[in-house]
Amino acid sequence: MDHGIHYGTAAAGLISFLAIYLALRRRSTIRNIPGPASPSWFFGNMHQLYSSPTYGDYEFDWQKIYGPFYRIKGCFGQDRLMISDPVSLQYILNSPHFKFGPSTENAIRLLYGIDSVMGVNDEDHKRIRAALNVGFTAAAVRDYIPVFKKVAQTLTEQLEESSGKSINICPLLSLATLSTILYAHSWLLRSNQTVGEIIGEGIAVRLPVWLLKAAIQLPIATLAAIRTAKRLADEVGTQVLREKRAAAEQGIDIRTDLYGQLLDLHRLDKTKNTLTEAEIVAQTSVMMIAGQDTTANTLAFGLVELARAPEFQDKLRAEIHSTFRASDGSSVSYDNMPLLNAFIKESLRMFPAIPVAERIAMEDTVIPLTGALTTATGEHISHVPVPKGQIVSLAIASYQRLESRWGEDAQEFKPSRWLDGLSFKGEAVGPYANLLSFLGGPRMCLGWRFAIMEMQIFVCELVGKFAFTLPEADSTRARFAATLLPTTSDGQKGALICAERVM
Ligand code: HEM
Repeated sequence: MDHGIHYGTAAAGLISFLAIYLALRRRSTIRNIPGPASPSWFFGNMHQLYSSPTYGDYEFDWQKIYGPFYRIKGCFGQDRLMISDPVSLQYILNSPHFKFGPSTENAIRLLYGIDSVMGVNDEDHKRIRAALNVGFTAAAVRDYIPVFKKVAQTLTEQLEESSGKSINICPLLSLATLSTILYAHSWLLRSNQTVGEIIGEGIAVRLPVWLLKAAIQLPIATLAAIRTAKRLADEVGTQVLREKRAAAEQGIDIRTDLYGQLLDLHRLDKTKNTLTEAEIVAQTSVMMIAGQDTTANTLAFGLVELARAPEFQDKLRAEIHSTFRASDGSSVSYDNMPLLNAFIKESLRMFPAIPVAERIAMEDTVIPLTGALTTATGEHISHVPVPKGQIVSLAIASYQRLESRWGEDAQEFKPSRWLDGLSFKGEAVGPYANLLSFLGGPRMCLGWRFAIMEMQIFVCELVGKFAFTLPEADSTRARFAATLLPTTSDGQKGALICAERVM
């Protein structure tokens, strides 16, 4: 008898047994993490999460009950983890074991394309991101100041036309955040997550890529709007590049903006890690869409809050006037305006444009926690083993309302929290003010400095010149529709506000 074969079989059996045991253990740990009851096997808790009348109606209560790490149900009985624990979030954002989840991948594929910086992975991502970064360094962003100021002044002229009347500030801000053409199409996008889309997300996890690609061609209104937005962005990118190429051939310096710089680098040395012309065009939709409504909506929410807090608004206006008087025509140091920056940070904290982001574990892994949690079986754990394929939701909005981090008044819009020096507690996350609105890690928002500078200049222009009040029905609510949208009482995208010229 060959004992070698026996030992070999036994060892293989033992290894398989161990592998199955560990996989089951990982799954049962997830199942035993406490979380809210699921109202339906079909939708799980997804309706409550994505379609509540005001974003967070359920989520913020769940966080109070179950803490910063709990389990919810996705469609068809799937287990998902909702995570607002800063240590866990840091781990996931910086770990190579997590990638975009399936519904995020689909949205990126539809809206931005697989060749965009958001669509690519690993080395391609590093290369494209490094190339694009030229346009987003602190120095590069300072060069945009004249553009931001010019657009802000146009915004003033438009607001003046309806001085004293109740207006919807969203379209003006969206136009001002630089893309007139795309706005006209992107407002057609969802003003709320529909039942079909929620089921779609559940199904998408199980569909092959070729079928999803074919789905882009379906004649559905939302998809048609997305296709148009994407096509327009591609046309804009192609046109800009064509003009730059022609200018370069005539010996004109084209390095005055991001496209010119990227093209110039490619022309100088095609062998280096530069972007090809096709790759440059492929970035247009991300640049135009990712940076437009995110910034515009943060500002719209902020201005509504300012209208709700007249005293703070007066103080902010006084700071703007005195800073500009003191600057006497020389450049203003926006970062040295405490009330302005407290207001922007608080707007970003309370209204993160992407309130929840999805990731999927590519390998079995273990997520660390700040403290410990108690499972349904009474076990105390400080690390959560998760199996490959586990979907996790990065609960950005919940993180930004954690009482342990922001204080007992975390649910209130209160810019003064940034002035008393108490708001920074624990390990830093994100690139700005310990916030996760721009996320963190290798895929954090590329345009965060651009967005901050743009908001600083717009707020100085608008609040310096107008007093904002609320119309009789103060109806603005935050709802979820891929991003956090301000909506009016009838559920349409918009924020109603009155602006009266003060100087
Ligand atoms: C308040 C304004 C903004 C917010 C809150 C915001 C938020 C975000 C978030 C959360 C992500 C990561 C998404 C994910 O990984 O799931 C992201 C990515 C990105 N953002 Fe922003 N964004 C803003 C403005 C901008 C602007 C103005 C631009 C450019 C002009 C921009 C360009 C990008 C790009 C290119 C990425 C993809 C980065 C990558 O995948 O490496 N964003 N943004």
